[in-house]
Amino acid sequence: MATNGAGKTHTESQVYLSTRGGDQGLSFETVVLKGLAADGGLFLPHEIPRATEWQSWKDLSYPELAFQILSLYISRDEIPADDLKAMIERSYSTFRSKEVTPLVHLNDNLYLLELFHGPSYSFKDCALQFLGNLFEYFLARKNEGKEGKERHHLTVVGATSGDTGSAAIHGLRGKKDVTVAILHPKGRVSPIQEAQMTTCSDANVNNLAVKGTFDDCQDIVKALFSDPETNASLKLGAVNSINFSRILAQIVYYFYSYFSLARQSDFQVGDQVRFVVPTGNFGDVLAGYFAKRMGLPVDKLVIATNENDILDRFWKSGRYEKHKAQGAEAEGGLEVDGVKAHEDGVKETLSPAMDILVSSNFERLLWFLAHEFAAAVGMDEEFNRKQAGQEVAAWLKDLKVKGGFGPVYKDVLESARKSFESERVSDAQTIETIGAFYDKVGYVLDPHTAVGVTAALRSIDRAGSEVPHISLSTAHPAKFAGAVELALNGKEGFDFSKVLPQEFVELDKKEKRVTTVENDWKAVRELVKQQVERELQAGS
Ligand SMILES: Cc1ncc(COP(=O)(O)O)c(C=O)c1O
Ligand SMILES: N[C@@H](CCOP(=O)(O)O)C(=O)O
Repeated sequence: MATNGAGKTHTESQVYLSTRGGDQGLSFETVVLKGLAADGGLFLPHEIPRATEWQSWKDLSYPELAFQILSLYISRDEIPADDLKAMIERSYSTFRSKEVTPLVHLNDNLYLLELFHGPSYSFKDCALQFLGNLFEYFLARKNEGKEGKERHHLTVVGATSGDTGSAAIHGLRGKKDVTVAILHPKGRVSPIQEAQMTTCSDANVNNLAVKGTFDDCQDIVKALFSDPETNASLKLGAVNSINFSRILAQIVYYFYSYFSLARQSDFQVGDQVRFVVPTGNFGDVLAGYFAKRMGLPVDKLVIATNENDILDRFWKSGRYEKHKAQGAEAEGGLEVDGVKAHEDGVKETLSPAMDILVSSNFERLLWFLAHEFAAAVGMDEEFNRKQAGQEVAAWLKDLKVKGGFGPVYKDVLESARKSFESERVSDAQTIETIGAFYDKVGYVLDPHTAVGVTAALRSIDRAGSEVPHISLSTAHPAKFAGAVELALNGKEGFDFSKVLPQEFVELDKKEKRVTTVENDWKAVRELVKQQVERELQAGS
């Protein structure tokens, strides 16, 4: 235990640094409220804690397990134990399953971790219910005894390819001292996702449809955070997985599903398992990397991308490039493998929430890889952190200026391959897998989950069927009617209305509130400013 500048006691895993070297020693509260570091980097704990007692967590309930894990990253001095427990209880009480994230046996040694039992029917609820409560907790503490303009009013801006948006809205609707602005790419989210977001009638929630891609929305959010004036005047908060608390809350279900497997099969605690993760912004699989580094026996984390395969190409080549090498792909609106390729390079696929060209959390993994590379030289920790920050900043600069970087050093790539494997899954294969599992076991997979399951089958072929595979099911199939119906219409006994939750019936008939905006961060800033002013006036 040490004491930081604010006199709080903490371990090294309870204080935070920026991946680009600009900050260190920050508290958890600062990191949650700031979202993104001032140097443009992402926050990480100084070190990943080793969970020496992890095996004793086997029979804990989901909230009890969450409390154990989160406590390793949050100093009791910042959030007292009883407050943290209460916040966790509240966050998971909104889930439809008592288990929160149940594990389902698909066949042989393949299991599906259902992460969609929260209010918005995607895995994002597992972290965003908690983040909504965290924001509320920190704001209530900051604003105690304050009135009017004295109060800290948080402006949450988020970019979504469909799921983060509705989960954030469910986590923050109606919360005091919070304005929410969610940016989605116009016309590139599923009709249900769009309706889930835009039919929210709470006054503090606003939807902006950006004429661009998800990456454009994410760039706008990062531009707002990087602008000191906007950041200071609007007091921005992040709901995307750039916010470290998102990654933190997602670590829990890796441990929980591991223990579920031990409870419901002859799998022994201590045995190795593989996790397969449908991947876009790299937040979910990064949480798995944290779990592995904390001590969970994870043989490999398998990254499953759709045809937007920048990550898969990195694991194959060591290059991280927005565009494929010359000749590898026809760009500019032509068709490749039957899929439209836009001039911006993002393909519209049947798993639209993963139509992402630049995975923002990959930066966090790069920091660990660069840190490990520096540490091999045998200098002190200050040197290692400085080297890692400089290396990450240089790679990210090349990504911005040249559209890519690499190949990275051989040792860096080897170290990435030690923990991860990767697979690219086409739309045709996605549809085939949805159809095959319906035929075999009568289970309806959503297309993102089907990307993961396809990758899992390939991984089982490589690793052997004795290693259990837990494939993450990231969304409820009803959110993606187009792909599911394409795969299953005409199959005996299939009726889409049977998988449709009551909340989604006639959702599209409700009144919608959405503003279309150009792909221009200054235009977005003006809209958000007007919205905050309106709300502050209404509240005063
Ligand atoms: C349904 C679904 N699956 C998978 C992903 C990919 O998760 P991540 O961005 O954490 O890699 C997303 C969103 O990103 C999603 O919405
Ligand atoms: N698929 C996501 C994209 C945003 O990812 P995040 O995890 O960084 O919030 C979405 O559905 O919005």
